[in-house]
Amino acid sequence: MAVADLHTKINLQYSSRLSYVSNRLSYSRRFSLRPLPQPHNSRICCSVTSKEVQAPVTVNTEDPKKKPDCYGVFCLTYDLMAEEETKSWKKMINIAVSGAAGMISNHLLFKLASGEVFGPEQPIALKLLGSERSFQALEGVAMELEDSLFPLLREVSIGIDAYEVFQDADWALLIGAKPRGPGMERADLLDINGQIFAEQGKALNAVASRNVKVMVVGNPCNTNALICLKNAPDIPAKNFHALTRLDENRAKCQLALKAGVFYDQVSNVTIWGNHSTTQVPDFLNAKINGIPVKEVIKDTKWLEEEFTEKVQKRGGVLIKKWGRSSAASTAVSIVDAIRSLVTPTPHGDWFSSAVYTAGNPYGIAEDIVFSMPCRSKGDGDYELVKDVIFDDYLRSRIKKKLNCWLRRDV
Ligand SMILES: NC(=O)C1=CN([C@@H]2O[C@H](COP(=O)(O)OP(=O)(O)OC[C@H]3O[C@@H](n4cnc5c(N)ncnc54)[C@H](OP(=O)(O)O)[C@@H]3O)[C@@H](O)[C@H]2O)C=CC1
Ligand SMILES: O=C([O-])CC(=O)C(=O)O
Repeated sequence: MAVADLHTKINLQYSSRLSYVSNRLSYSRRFSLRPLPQPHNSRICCSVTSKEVQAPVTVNTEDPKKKPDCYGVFCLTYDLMAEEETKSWKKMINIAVSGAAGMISNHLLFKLASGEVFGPEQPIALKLLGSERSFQALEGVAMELEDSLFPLLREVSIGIDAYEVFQDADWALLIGAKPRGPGMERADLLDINGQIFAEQGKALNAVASRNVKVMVVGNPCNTNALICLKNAPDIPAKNFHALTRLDENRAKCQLALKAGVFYDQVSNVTIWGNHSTTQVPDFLNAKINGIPVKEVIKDTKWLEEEFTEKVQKRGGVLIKKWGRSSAASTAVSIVDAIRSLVTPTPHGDWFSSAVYTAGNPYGIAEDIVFSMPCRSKGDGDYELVKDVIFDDYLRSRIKKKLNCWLRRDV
């Protein structure tokens, strides 16, 4: 095919692609086309304003150092002000995701892009962090995001340098880390994974938004979150979370099963401590249909032994069955965890997140990352819940299992 024909073909592909996207968003625009440069063993990246289509430029994909900071169709830029249907949209937010080519991300990214996490009026930019080994896979992820035609997904960029990918991040979802296999404890991963979070903490400190919210998922996530925040002294320690929402969801499921109710009837479930087998799922404060769990489930032995152990060991049991660690339900719980921070907490309820303990009202040791009950006004921030009760059992479990030094009796 002659070069000129090839250029025309590429141009048409992009034109039709644009009009398809335009139809979905009711754009009405005219584009003037410029001649295209020589294609050369490359993928195409182009830039569009409301007035013109800039010549798609060729990007050599063979040299990993010459990576573009946007991917494919996401290199197109739009004049949002000109778009009728986007007038109610909020300012775009940047969401950085590490381990973006991994199992959890493969579920999560599509939920983020669909609008189910940040809402239908929140355009987003996804900034995907991978490594040399995963770069091809990362391109595959970006291609699938392109092909999904999500209206709210305005930009996708991929990269292997945290200092580039975390630039101006409003959210950093730190998933990239080795998962455990059968027979391992999460703590066994610390030697391999800890260093990742030291480096990423430094990168966030250098280039992310000063109010970036950080969700650490890679295990052992409490310790990794602490490592990360210690390496990011210019970002408020309060902004760092380690994911224990999956444990809360698992606890709700088990309580609902035992009580014979649908799980949306279960509320006020706290996971205390670490995302590990030492965690304490709190059935004392939990409620079913607004009634304390202990009044609904009278089988105290089940609550103290079977329920507690089931929640603590659920991840390991799943690995034995699946041969790999939970990914889909983890992605769902990341969605839940973020939504709990960006929407007001229902009156009287709370959610669990492992956060920095400085100034906690429970007497938990300071200067660790520990899962506790939180409430949010929906502004991305949270406060610790004060109206929780402790009995001897709960107090002793927190003391014994977590081996954490309480300043005073809780
Ligand atoms: N907190 C929680 O509730 C949960 C946490 N997890 C944890 O989340 C993390 C990610 O899990 P998942 O997405 O299933 O894992 P995957 O193996 O599917 O993906 C992990 C990604 O991490 C990156 N990575 C960095 N260092 C390593 C390494 N040494 N070995 C392997 N991969 C590495 C890789 O990406 P790249 O090459 O791009 O760097 C890889 O794509 C794990 O640590 C897992 O234990 C899982 C479930 C629940
Ligand atoms: O068990 C694992 O290693 C993965 C994980 O954290 C979980 O499923 O809770």
